[in-house]
Amino acid sequence: MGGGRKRRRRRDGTEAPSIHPRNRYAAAALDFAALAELYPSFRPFVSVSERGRASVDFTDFSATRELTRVLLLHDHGVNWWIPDGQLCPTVPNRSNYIHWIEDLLSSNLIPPISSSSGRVRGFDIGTGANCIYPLLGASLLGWSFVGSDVTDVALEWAKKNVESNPHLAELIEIRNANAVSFPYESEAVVKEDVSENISEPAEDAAMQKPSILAGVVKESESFDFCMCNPPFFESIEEAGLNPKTSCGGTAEEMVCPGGELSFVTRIIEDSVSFKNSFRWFTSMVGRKANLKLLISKAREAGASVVKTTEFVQGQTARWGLAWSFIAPRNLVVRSSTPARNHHSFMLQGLRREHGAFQVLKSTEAFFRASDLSCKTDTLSFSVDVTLSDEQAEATILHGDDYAGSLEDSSAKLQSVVKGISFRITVFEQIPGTLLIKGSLINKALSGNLRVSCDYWHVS
Ligand SMILES: C[S@@+](CC[C@H](N)C(=O)[O-])C[C@H]1O[C@@H](n2cnc3c(N)ncnc32)[C@H](O)[C@@H]1O
Repeated sequence: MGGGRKRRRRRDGTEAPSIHPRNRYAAAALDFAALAELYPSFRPFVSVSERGRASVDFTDFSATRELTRVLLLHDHGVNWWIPDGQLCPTVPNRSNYIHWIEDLLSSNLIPPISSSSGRVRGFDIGTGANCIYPLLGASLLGWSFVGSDVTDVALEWAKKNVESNPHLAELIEIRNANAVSFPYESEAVVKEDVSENISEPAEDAAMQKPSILAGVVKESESFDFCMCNPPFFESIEEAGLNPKTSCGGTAEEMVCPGGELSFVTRIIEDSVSFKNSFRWFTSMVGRKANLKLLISKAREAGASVVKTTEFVQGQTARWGLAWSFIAPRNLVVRSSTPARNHHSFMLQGLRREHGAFQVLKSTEAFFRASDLSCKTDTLSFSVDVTLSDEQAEATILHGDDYAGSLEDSSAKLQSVVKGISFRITVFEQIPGTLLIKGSLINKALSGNLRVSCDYWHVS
C-alpha cells in the first residue's frame, strides 16, 4: 500500500533503526485511502488534502483506535476493540517486538528448553485491555500465550478480545496477577536504585505491589519467552504527553512507582527464580539510561546472555532488552546471511570479559576463514575486508532482495561491483559493552550492500 520506505539517518550520521524486514508494514506506508474505501467506519477519520494525500489525525483517540481496529481486521483477521481512554497500540510498532522475539527464538545461541513442545509459548506481562501481543503473536505466528494483568478493565477487555476471535481463543489465556499479591521481597534493591525518582513512599507501594512472575507462572510451566511493555512512567504528568499522538493510556497502564526501571528490575529479580522455566526473558525499555542500568542488573543477576535492540517507534525511541540464564549451546563464530546483499555476521560465545582486541581478532579470523582479504589496524581497532571481484559479484547478483531479472541486474551492476570493501570497527563504550559497526568503504555501493554485525555477550 502506498510508496516505499526510505532508510533514515540521524543527525549524528548513524542509521536510525528501521522497521523489521519481516514486518508486514515494512514494504510500504499505510494507504489510508484504500482502507477508508474498504471500511466505511474508518472513512470519517480520513481527510484528503488538495493534492490528494490521505491522512489521519493521530491526536484523535477515536481515529487511532479505528485505524488499529481496521488494520487488525484487514491484515490479521482479528476482531478487536478497547474502551475509551485505554492504551491503543500501534500495530506496525508492536509487530516489531514480535519479530525480534522470533529472531531470538530462531537463533542457535541457546538451545530450546527441554519441555518446549512444538508450539512456541510466550508470557506477556501486562497484556492490557488491548491484549495486542498475544493477538499478534497468535495470528501471525501461531504462538500460544499467557497474558497477565492487574486491572479489572484490562482483564475484562483482554478476555473479550480473545473471545471475539474463536480461531485464536485456544491459544491465549488471560491471568490475574493481582490474585497473588504479596509484599515484594527485593524492594530494598529497587528502592536504592530509583529512590531519587520515586514519587510516593516506596514502602507503602511495596506492600501493595502485585506479583509479576512469582505466583502467576505455575510451578511446572515453561515458556519460550516472556515479553513486556512496562508502565514506563513514574507519574501521569510524565506520561502526559506526546502532543503529536493520542494513543490513550490510563494511569494504571502507564505509571508505576519507580517507573520502568523499577518494573523491569522486578522482572529481572523474578527471572532468577524462573531461570529454568523461560528460554528468553525480554522487556521493552523506554529510556536509554535505564537500558544501560538494566543490562548491568541482568548481568549481576547471572544472565548468561544479554541482547538488546532498538525499535522503530514513530518519533519515540524504544529499546528491547533480552536475557537468558541458559548456557549457550556452542562457542563458535558463525555467519548468517539471510540475503546475500545483506552481509551480516554474528560473533558468538566470546567471553564477556573479552575486550575489544579479542573481538577484533575474532572478526578478522571469521572473514579470513571465509577467504576474504583482511587488513587489521590495531590502533583504530578496525579491520578492512575486501571481496574479490568474483566474491563481490556473487554477493550482489544472487542477492535475494534484488528486484528484476538476473540479466537486467547483471547489466546494471557490472559497473559498480568492483572493489567492494567494508570496515568493521570495534568501540568500547561503557566498560563491558562493545559496539561493533560495519560500514562500506565504497559508499557508492550502499544501495546494494549492507553490512551488520551482532555481538552476543556471553559470560
Ligand atoms: C504500558 S501497558 C501495556 C499494555 C499492552 N501490553 C500494550 O503493549 O499496549 C502496561 C500494563 O501492565 C499492567 N501491569 C501493571 N503491573 C502489572 C503486574 N504486576 N503484572 C501484570 N501486569 C501489570 C498494567 O495494568 C498495564 O495494562
